[in-house]
This record gives sequence, structure tokens and C-alpha cells, in this order.
Amino acid sequence: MMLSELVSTAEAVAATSSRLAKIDALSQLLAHADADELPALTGLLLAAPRQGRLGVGWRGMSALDVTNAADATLTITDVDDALDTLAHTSGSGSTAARSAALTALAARATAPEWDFLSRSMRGELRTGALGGVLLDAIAKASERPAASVRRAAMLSGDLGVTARLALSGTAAELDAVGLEVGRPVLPMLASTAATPTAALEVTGRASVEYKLDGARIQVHRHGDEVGVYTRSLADITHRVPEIVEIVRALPAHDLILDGETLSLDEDGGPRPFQETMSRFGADVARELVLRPWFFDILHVDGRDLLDEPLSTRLHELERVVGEWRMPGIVTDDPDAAEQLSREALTAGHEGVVVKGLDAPYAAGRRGRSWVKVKPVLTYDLVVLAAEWGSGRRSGWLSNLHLGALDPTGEFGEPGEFVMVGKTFKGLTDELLRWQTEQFPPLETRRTQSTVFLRPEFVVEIAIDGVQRSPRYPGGIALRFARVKGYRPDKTPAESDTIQTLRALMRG
Ligand SMILES: Nc1ncnc2c1ncn2[C@@H]1O[C@H](COP(=O)(O)OP(=O)(O)OP(=O)(O)O)[C@@H](O)[C@H]1O
Repeated sequence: MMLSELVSTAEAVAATSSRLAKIDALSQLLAHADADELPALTGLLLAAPRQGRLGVGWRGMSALDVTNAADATLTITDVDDALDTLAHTSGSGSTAARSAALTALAARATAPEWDFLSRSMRGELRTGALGGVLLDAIAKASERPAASVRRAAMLSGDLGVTARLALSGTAAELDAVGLEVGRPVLPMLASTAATPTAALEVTGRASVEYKLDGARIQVHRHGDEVGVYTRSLADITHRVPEIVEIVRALPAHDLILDGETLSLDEDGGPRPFQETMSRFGADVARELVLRPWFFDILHVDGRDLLDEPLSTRLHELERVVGEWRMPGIVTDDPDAAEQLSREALTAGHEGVVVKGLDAPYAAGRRGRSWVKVKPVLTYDLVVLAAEWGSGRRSGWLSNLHLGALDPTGEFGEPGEFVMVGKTFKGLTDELLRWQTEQFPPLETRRTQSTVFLRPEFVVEIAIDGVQRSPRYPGGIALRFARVKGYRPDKTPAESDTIQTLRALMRG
């Protein structure tokens, strides 16, 4: 398939706010492609190339001195080969070779193709939350039930592989995609309620558990081999040896566990989320010891548990992980749930998650089986710009301009971000330093006071609510916004939407 066909479809998808029209356009594209092209094609569409991180940044790309081609000649396979070369060219002395490979690719691409490719390679989604739409498009193009496609995607953790199987395999092959120890699955997510009582009304009898403000981990074990993965399925095994050791000591040979990890201070209180995440990054501060709290079990010793009700899974979890279990109670009594929530907050945690006892483990859309309750309102927003600080903060990029995702294009283009406020509250010296280093490579333009950025950084913001504001394009502004920390585990497409924030006005 020609790259130009992919690019014009991506443009058409970005240009319409109709979910059905998006599904239609994508399913036609998928049906046209050769089966072997599908993993590469889906990776490019989702701005998550199948080769993984390519290490190409805005700076490197904008420095290329190249004239794009006049005519479209590149195929998806040509691009995939070029990305293979880039991914395999690393280490010292590779800069020139990488730059040559990029230049060659840019010279073969037309201007619109190169615009698309350079965004896709850098992991920038123009098309908003495309994953769910693509799942439905795969179902439509392959004429397989959406539920089968969704399940295969959850279990393989890979939409490209799912697309190939759905479009070129048999129905039985698609349904046979199973849980595999060592291959991470998409995590189950929660919806939100205002109080534990309201959450219980949604779920019925439930496991009410502490919600720790740490980082999600999924752990796979086969004998002595242990793998630890993040919420976005990145492998962080070598960064968390203490968790590996704990999992190796559990009484099972094969295991898949879901949980949260966090480090504690000397008094046993939780350390800030930011410190936990720093352990996942490049500079490993080993003195911060992480501990896991497991809240779900998907497999144990040859037995898949994800279709079992939570009550069965919790029983197995208790048996296998013992003291490493997430604190919680099983109840249908609102008073007991409220009491546990108060306890969690007193211990410095974020709130509770209320989980229906009959529900199987299911990933994908946010379901009603898990409901989180956080008394402090926090939202994940995208940094659109930063202003130079003054006084004690002078020389640092400080006051952040915050944007909420507009997936449907109600206030502009679909997938763009609508500004909802500014804040520098909560920014520590360390964060100021970090921002000042990280932001300039993403600069799109600047004024004397402000550096405007490509929307790549997701930041978690606590607010007291929102208020009407004629000043901002979405008609609302955040009240008392303060920074809780960056969310490197989330992409801008996973950030909170303007519609979610506007709903607070009615609530
Ligand atoms: N007991 C628990 N059960 C499930 N998830 C928990 C629990 N304690 C903490 N968590 C965390 O809360 C998250 C559940 O909320 P959600 O599915 O909305 O994910 P999220 O978008 O990362 O949310 P948040 O920003 O609130 O952590 C999980 O991803 C997990 O990291």
C-alpha cells in the first residue's frame, strides 16, 4: 500500500468529528492493505511505530536540511524498512548514520507525507484517542464481532497483531488469542464516582480497596523469570529488582499479577507519586525502595483467571500474595465503605477503588465494574506553554498553560487541546529545573514572556473545581489549580477532556 493512502485517510479521520465516519474511513484503509503491512500501518496511525522508541526528537528533525519529493512513491513497507534501520542504528558514532537515514526518508516523502511521518515517529497523535475507533474499524473491516477484536487486543496488548489476525486469520484463530505469561495485557481501568456510597450503588456488593497514589505495575512470572511492566506496558524489570525479588519468593511457578507500587517514608506514609515515577526513569535512585501492593491476579500455575468473577480472583490472590495484598474489605454496607475511605485518606492515600465482586477482568473502555473515588479532584492535562518566572523563579520556565483534550472538536479541531488555566503552584525547585531543560526542544514559537510547546507533556493537576470564564475558549477556567506531578506514563491522547471538566460545572 502507498503511504499517501494512509496519510490521506489519517487527514480525513482528523477532519471529521463523527465516530462512524472515522470508523468507515479506517476500515476501508485496513481492508485495502496487505495482511503483512497491517502491524506497520497501525503503528504509524497510532503514532506508536512497531519498532518502539526511535529516539528521534523535534530538534533532530527540524535540523534536517532536505527538500521533500514532489511525487508520492513511498510504500508502507519502504517506511517500515527505514524505521527498522533507524531503530537498529544506535550507540556511539551513530548520530551521522541516523541523520543520514532520516534525511533519505524525508527526501523520498512528499511534504504532507513527511509532516505525518515526523509526527508519528515522535509519538504525537493528531487524531486524538484513536485506539478505540481503530478497534471498531478492525471489527468492521474483518466482519468479526467487536467483542472478539477487543479481547484479542487486550490479551495481545498489540493492535497491529490483532488487525492482522482479524483480517487474515480465521474467527477461531482470533478467539484463540490467549493470556500468555510474559506478554503484558492492557490494564483494566476505572470510572469515577463522587462518594464511596455512590460507587457502591453502581457496583453492588464490592471489594472496597485503598487507592494508592503510586504507579501501576503488571507482573509476570515463569519460574525464576520475572517481568514487570508499566500501565503503558513498558518493560521496567531491570529498574525494580526489589519487586522482582518479592515476586520470586511467592508460592507459585507461573503468575500474572496486577498492582500498584509506591515507596514509603520513614513513618510509613506514602512518598509523592513523582518520586515513585523517578525510579522508572533513567536515573535510578536506589535508596528509594519500592514495595508492591497487588490487587488482582489473572493467572496462576496454568489456570487463567480473568474470566472468573472478582470474588474468585481475590480468593486466589490472598492465597498467593499474602502480606503483599492491597488493603481492603468486601462489603455492601455504605457506612463500612465510607469508613474505609476515611482510613485510606488518614493514612495519606488518594481514596478508594470500589470493585464489583461478580465482574471479570476486562480492559479497554473505562467500565462500571471498577469505580474510583478521590476526594481531591485531580485531572491529567497537557502543557501548552510555560512562562518565564520572576523573582525567586527568574531564569526558570514556571507558570504552565494547561490544556484539556477536545476529542470531538467541539471547540476547535478534533484532537486539539483547549486552554483551561495556568498555574505555577506546587512546582518544586526540582520540577522547575526539569521543565526548563525539557521544554525548549518542544518549542513551536515564543514571545518575550512565554515559550509555546508541542502538546507532549501530561501533568497531573489538583483543583477545587471549575468556574465559567469568557477568557478561555472552552468557557471554563480551573479554580485553585496546583501541580501534583508529571505523568510520563500517560500520552496526551489519554489526558482528561474538556467535556469532563465542563461536566463539573453541572455537578
Ligand atoms: N486498589 C486499587 N485498584 C485498582 N487500581 C488502583 C488501586 N490503587 C491504586 N490504583 C491505581 O488507580 C488507577 C485506577 O484509576 P484509572 O483506571 O482511572 O487509571 P488512571 O487513569 O491512571 O487514574 P489515576 O490518575 O486516578 O491514577 C490504576 O491505574 C492504578 O494505577
